[in-house]
Amino acid sequence: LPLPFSSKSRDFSLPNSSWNSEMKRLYEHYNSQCEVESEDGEKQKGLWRRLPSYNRSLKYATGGVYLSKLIQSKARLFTRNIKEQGGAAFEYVLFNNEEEQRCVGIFQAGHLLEGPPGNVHGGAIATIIDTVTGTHATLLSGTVMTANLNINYRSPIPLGGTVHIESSLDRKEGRKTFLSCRVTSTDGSKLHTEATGDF
Ligand SMILES: CCCCC/C=C\C/C=C\C/C=C\C/C=C\CCCC(=O)SCCNC(=O)CCNC(=O)[C@H](O)C(C)(C)COP(=O)(O)OP(=O)(O)OC[C@H]1O[C@@H](n2cnc3c(N)ncnc32)[C@H](O)[C@@H]1OP(=O)(O)O
Repeated sequence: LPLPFSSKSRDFSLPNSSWNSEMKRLYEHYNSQCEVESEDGEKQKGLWRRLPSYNRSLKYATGGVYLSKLIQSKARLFTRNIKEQGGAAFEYVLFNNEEEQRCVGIFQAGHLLEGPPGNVHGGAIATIIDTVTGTHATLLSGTVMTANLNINYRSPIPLGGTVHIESSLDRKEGRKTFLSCRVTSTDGSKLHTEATGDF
């Protein structure tokens, strides 16, 4: 894994009391298929791997001469920048399936992410799609930047609700990685958002 994933800071992608039952159920669904360690310490490889998540991606990055020490010390990852617990904004956890080149996000949208009344803001949806696909592209190709993100909003996401986000590899072309992403209801029956990204 890239360096940022091995940090020892607080891991924000573990279950907390703000998670609703759907969030917990899906977490368990994927977590139960992750690597397990038996009592004699033997590791059994799982199909999925949970990706820890911290509030800084590069805690000790210098950021170049233009970044002041104050900014460096206060910088926070956009999706993990709320001090209080309680599911106010982005609650999410990512699981990666290396073999099938798929990455899944389970996302519970808190009350601070309102756009249209009662529904999630399109920018927040774009943010979580960028997070899932950007992380997936990083795992597939090393350090990358989002060059293009194309989003079709198909049906609103209710505020407070949980959705399933899936990123899959379309193709690699030289140093470019192309991914597709679908945001659906947790049972997969309702399509909320579709996206493609170039990284
Ligand atoms: C994404 C992961 C971030 C990395 C994180 C690291 C570790 C992970 C740790 C924790 C994870 C935590 C968070 C991750 C979650 C979210 C991250 C959010 C990701 C972002 O939110 S990131 C910010 C938004 N992002 C930018 O701020 C990019 C600004 N931009 C640039 O930095 C340049 O623009 C760049 C680098 C994109 C290209 O620069 P360049 O110098 O390589 O460009 P060049 O012209 O050589 O193009 C080379 C080939 O790309 C094609 N190409 C270029 N631009 C294109 C476009 N827009 N659409 C389609 N194709 C395009 C050309 O057509 C050509 O194609 P060809 O080779 O076939 O001709």
